[in-house]
Amino acid sequence: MSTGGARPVDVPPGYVVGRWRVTGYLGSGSWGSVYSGEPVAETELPDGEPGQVALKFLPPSVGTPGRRALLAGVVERERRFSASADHPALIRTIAVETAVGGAADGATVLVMERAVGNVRQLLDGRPVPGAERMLAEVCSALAHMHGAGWIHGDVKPGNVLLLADGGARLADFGVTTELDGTHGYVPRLGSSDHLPPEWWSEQVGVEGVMLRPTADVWAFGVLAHQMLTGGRHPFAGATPHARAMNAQSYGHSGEGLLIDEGIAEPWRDVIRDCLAPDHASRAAFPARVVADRIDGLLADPGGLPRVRRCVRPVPAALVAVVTVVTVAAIAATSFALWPGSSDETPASPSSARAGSGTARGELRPGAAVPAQYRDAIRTAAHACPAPEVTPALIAGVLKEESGFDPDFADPATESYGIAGWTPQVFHAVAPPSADYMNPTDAIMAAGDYLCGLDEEFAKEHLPGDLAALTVAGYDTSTAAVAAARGVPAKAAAFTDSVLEDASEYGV
Ligand SMILES: Nc1ncnc2c1ncn2[C@@H]1O[C@H](COP(=O)(O)OP(=O)(O)OP(=O)(O)O)[C@@H](O)[C@H]1O
Repeated sequence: MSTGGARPVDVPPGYVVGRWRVTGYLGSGSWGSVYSGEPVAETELPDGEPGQVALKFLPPSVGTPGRRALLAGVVERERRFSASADHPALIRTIAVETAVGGAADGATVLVMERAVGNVRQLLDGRPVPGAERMLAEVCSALAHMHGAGWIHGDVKPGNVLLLADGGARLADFGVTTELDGTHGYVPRLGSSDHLPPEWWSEQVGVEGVMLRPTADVWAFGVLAHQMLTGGRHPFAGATPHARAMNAQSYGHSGEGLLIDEGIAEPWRDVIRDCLAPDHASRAAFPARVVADRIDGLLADPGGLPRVRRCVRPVPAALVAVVTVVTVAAIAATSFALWPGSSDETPASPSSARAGSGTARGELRPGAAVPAQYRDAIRTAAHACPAPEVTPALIAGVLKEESGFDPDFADPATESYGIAGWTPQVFHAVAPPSADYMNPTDAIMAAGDYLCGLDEEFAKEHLPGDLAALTVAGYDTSTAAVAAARGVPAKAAAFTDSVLEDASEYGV
């Protein structure tokens, strides 16, 4: 995602790396920054090499030992797979260089063909024009990767790049791994919105979590649903975390998959098969089979899917709320679940998410947090992988919202219950059966909402303390924090009080 905040690698226009010169900034992801570039001397352009390139700078290993090891792994995988990627729908890497001098000294630089954007930028509520053809290209690239013994590991809209000629290219090989038999291992990285249900319960070993090609097929199914609906995810939930929980429950029960009725039937079938609830049933639909099916759909004019407009309406009263929530929801955020030990936890909260069960911010036994709410507070915090969303932080929010009063009601500000929920917002983010006056429901939804905000702000690399931004987002909105590029003035007092309470409540 293009971010306006701190860049993992900051280089000025004119910076030269290898045979290329930086001309502008394109955007940053979790690990690196991407710049536009051009050859220093055009006359030296070898045959078939583009004059306009993208330069992806991956920083030299910095930070804590845990973060250094993760980053080194990402860089190594990007380098290794980029060099061997060879398929028309895989982004072409022309060279891999090492930057010398300036702030980028030592960075690995992937010199790639330049795209004009990515699919995530096209998800505006309407089916992406040309989605079927792009999906055919992406699926064919995946089938090629699997055939060559690789798993992509991070298929999502932001990683489908768009070329000027309209072609789609699968990119970003930071989580790509080699198959060893039927599976490979990767660190716990990836977009929670695109991880299959079984991923969450896979054993984690020293090499990371087990990944199989069926995980890419699942992610492709989610991607197809998003592209054919303009962003809609096939599981309910206002945050990536909530949707991941619903996908996991679908993995157990086979229920909860919401394929949009606006998608034409043949594509609904393809998506349903890609989203088979477990690895074993999904294995019947390898990427090659799915790709051939899609080619068949595109080739047979009679069977050509007609993608209709999405039919599910958004209630007018929720439009404002949903707009805010959707910012956090559809920006397919990557996050990593880190092993719990504190020295493994990366230094920068904006680029690292901590494992659930983290000990920081637990409630002090003597803290003034009512005993009857402590379990719910802990459960809500531990369900969130973000290190900032601790039991103490949630308790601070409850204290400032209602003074821990489950019957709190302020019609003037439309705040109700222990977490001060505005009913419209609550119903947009919580499961249908949940009740904002029920303390457990209200606390769980508050934890989930904070979690989604934290994930979104981390992804945006907004400057400032992530916990403060998250609390400010809770008090105002994602849009208000993004517009202020920090804590908005109107949320400052609330934010300060919550953080003060949290430091008093937490160990
Ligand atoms: N070859 C390219 N040409 C043009 N833009 C590119 C190219 N590669 C990446 N970008 C853009 O640069 C930005 C950062 O990309 P990057 O792959 O580093 O992160 P991301 O995929 O957005 O996020 P994350 O790494 O967290 O998944 C994105 O906006 C992406 O579309």
